[in-house]
Amino acid sequence: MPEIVLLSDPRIAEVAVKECGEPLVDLRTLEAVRVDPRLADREGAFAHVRLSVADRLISAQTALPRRLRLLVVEGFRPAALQQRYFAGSVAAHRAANAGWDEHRAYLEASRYVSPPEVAPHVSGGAVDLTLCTVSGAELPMGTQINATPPESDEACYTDFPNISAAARHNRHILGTAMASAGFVNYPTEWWHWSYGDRYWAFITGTRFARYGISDGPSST
Ligand SMILES: C[C@@H](N)C(=O)N[C@H](C)C(=O)O
Ligand SMILES: [Zn+2]
Repeated sequence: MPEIVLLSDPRIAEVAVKECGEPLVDLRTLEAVRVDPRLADREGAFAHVRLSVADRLISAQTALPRRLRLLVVEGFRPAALQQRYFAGSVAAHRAANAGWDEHRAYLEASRYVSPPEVAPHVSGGAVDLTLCTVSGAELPMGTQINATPPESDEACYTDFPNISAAARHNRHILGTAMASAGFVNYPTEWWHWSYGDRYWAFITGTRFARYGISDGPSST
């Protein structure tokens, strides 16, 4: 597998942000993209992404075979929720690994959830998504969306070799469509793609990230 740059890598936090001020848009208002309600919150924040991210999702959908649809599970995530996810993951790693110090637990947690200070979902630039058929059946992808590295024996890593041929093929279809629309993948999660955030800027060699922390849909 190629080198994995984690979101906890200090080089990600060093990327400067030039906030472009793009609004968040509700993906549920778009014909082209399907939104799954499993992580829905009362305000519908989960279904929002920045305008250029929505445009790029439409491009990615267009690049897919006609029988397939993108199925978005989570876009924007409030900063307080990101804090809770990350702190919970660090605590779980420390509880399961008595010898680990805070730094080791911080690094391992960042394989699954981003440190809040660089979090892609909090910027409105990230989406967690999978593929489904026109009639709504989800395709096999090798793990459930949001499976952690320990619970999936690292099969959640995008390039993990020991998954079925069908899952490998489906990951390839998803990856090709998303990359063609300008997204970058977090290599420990086949379902996580982003555009315009710090991680995207670092991976693409773009000098500035376009999106800093967003206050959420109610403020746009
Ligand atoms: C928690 C998981 N679904 C996720 O979103 N992970 C990425 C790395 C994140 O927190 O941005
Ligand atoms: Zn994600």
